[in-house]
Amino acid sequence: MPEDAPSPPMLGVIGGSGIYDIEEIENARWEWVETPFGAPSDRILVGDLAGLPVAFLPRHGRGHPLPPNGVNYRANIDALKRLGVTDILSLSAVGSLREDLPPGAFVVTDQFIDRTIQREKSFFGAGLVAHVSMAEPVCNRLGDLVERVAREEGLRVHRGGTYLAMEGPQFSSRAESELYRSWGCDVVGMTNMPEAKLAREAELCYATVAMVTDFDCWHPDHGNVEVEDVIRVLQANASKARTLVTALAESFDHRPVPCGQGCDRVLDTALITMPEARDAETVRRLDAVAGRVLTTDTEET
Ligand SMILES: CSC[C@H]1O[C@H](OP(=O)(O)O)[C@H](O)[C@@H]1O
Ligand SMILES: Nc1ncnc2[nH]cnc12
Repeated sequence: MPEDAPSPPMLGVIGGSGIYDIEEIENARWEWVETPFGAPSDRILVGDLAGLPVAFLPRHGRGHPLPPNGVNYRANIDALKRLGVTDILSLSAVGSLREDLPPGAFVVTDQFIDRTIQREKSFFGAGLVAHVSMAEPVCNRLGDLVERVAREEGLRVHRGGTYLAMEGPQFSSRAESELYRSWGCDVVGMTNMPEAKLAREAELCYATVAMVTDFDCWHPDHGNVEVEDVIRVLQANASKARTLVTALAESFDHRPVPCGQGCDRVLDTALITMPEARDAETVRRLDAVAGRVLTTDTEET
């Protein structure tokens, strides 16, 4: 393969609350992946779907032992990248902040507001500083494909919407819920940040299907969100989500290459630390995430 050729496609799926397995994956094996950032949420289910290599990671671990603020997002993204994943589809439960997004709605979000406070948000830092753009935090190539295959499968999806990522694990107060609504946010969840930021740093295309499970706590005609409501709605929608993932895998080879938005090349312009000022250990930890742009420098040190 020429040095600049895009990596062969591999779809990563991060399953959120209520999605701990994808039974349709063939030749499936749960693989443990070591990372320089610690342990991922669980083993990763690697196999094929409609002939496409895929990797599935349950975000909260099988059986849901991890809270949203206890997920090692860096390890998860590093592990998927290490396995060869090029694109990540996040399947996430969310609360709705809009009357016209009732439980059962699927939203392919296109913006995020990050209100999380206690999480590692970057692979980079002292010894190697990088600034990637998050102006368009979702990959439109992947989002377009998700929207198209969902419609072809007869699923109703809303394209676009702002996902407010809160720290959790408690649900919002009514004042917070109203605040997010006044900001024009569409859905609220606890996990897609810093996940989307880290995917961008790792040059992975990232899109989310936000699956509405409740009206949070702002709606006068609906009760406050409870975990059992979330799980009940998700179970009712799990087969739709799996249909979507299979259809996505079937169409995956037809997506434009390379990514028109440049998700797969963001590090070409993001590193600011001069090669001579880089910390060798930091550079080594970034072998999977940034190896494409660091290989030469590392070899020289
Ligand atoms: C069980 S409800 C709250 C929980 O569900 C969402 O997680 P995920 O995005 O992984 O589906 C939400 O963000 C919270 O973590
Ligand atoms: N209302 C809500 N707030 C935050 N995360 C959620 N996940 C599902 N429903 C949610």
